[in-house]
Amino acid sequence: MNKDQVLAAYEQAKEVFKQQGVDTEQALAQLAKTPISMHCWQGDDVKGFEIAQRELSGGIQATGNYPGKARTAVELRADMEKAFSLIPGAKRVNLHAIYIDSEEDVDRDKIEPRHFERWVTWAKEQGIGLDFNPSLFSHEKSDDGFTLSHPDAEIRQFWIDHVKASRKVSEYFGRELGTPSYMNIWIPDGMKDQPADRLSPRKRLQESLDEAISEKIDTKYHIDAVECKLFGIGAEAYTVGSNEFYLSYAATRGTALCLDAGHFHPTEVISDKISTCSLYIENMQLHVTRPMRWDSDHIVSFDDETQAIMREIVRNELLDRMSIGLDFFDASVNRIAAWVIGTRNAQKALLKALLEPVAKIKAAEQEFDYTSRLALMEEAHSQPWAAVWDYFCLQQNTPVGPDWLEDVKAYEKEVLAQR
Ligand SMILES: C[C@H](O)[C@H](O)[C@@H](O)C(=O)CO
Ligand SMILES: [Mn+2]
Repeated sequence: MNKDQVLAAYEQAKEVFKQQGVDTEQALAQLAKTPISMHCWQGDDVKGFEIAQRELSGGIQATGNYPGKARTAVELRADMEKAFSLIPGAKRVNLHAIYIDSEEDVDRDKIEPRHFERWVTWAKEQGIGLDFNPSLFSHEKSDDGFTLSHPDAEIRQFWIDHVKASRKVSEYFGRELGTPSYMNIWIPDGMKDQPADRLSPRKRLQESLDEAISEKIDTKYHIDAVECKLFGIGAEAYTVGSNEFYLSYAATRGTALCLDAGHFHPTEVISDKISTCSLYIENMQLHVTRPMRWDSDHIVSFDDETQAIMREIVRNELLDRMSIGLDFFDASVNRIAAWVIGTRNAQKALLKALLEPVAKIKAAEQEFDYTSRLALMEEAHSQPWAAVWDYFCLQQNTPVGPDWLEDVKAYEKEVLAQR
């Protein structure tokens, strides 16, 4: 589509939405200022840049061997910049501790803000915020399948110290970049087969977390989050940090809760959990991802659940309390395309939600007019929201429609193929 076609289609769409009481300009302004936190680990299959390179562990897997993955922080940043140029709107970057950018061979419990200085310099250049994660996997001290809940106090202490050190890095991000860093704690702890004792590891996890987050840090700079999970590879029978565990933990300790769309039973959806959590938890973080039969971390698709998640956030006016992040790692396709597809899909779903005639739909429900409620919800799917999306891409100087693919192919030829 050329520029004139995009503009003409937008003007028509604007009128259509106006007739329903929906202001497209307002929706676009909201979309433009809502950042999506792009996870760095899609760019190198969750490998990281520690000097001591280790295999990915913790029950997560990046399958595929598409050529051109980032081998250094410099390459990863260049790849993300390429992706940014093809994604409209505000972005953030979510880093894991294993993405340390330093010549020093530093173990996890010894990381310091200075080891992440280059990331901060880059984030300032890009005008983006950073989020952070301690990495409690891919390490010999997690090989028993336990970290913060390990029966050995020394191993537990190592991981407690890693979380403490990570909070300092996260606080540093927030101070330097003027926007709080969400620091998400995910641990792989669990058991392959039925445990004899489900309680003790959970008690140890509770104590470890309490110690790890005991130092008060201003939420202007840093927000702790905890991520629950149902199962992982090798932890099929029991996960220490279950949903009930972390929901209760976040509610009683005042941390944020991270909901990952792949971390529940296959028919259970996080879109239905957001409203409940909002009653007990101030801040929430999302890991938008696409589970396929299991926690497979496929690239985010414009599917029913992604749309339902965004509708829940918008209908309940939760955008200000929400950090929308992504979590997938697909090594079978061009990794930059993966970011572009997944992030644009999350944004499309958010825009579509912002263009819903929410007030009318809610009014119908309040009057028990479920016929109108269903009719309005269903008609919203075929309203010309895509014309508004195209206009947004144009407005933000990013490619409209699938035009971004050519850019990715050219980058693949010129840059990725040389790696
Ligand atoms: C690398 C991530 O932190 C990891 O994917 C975690 O968030 C998760 O979802 C594990 O299943
Ligand atoms: Mn996750």
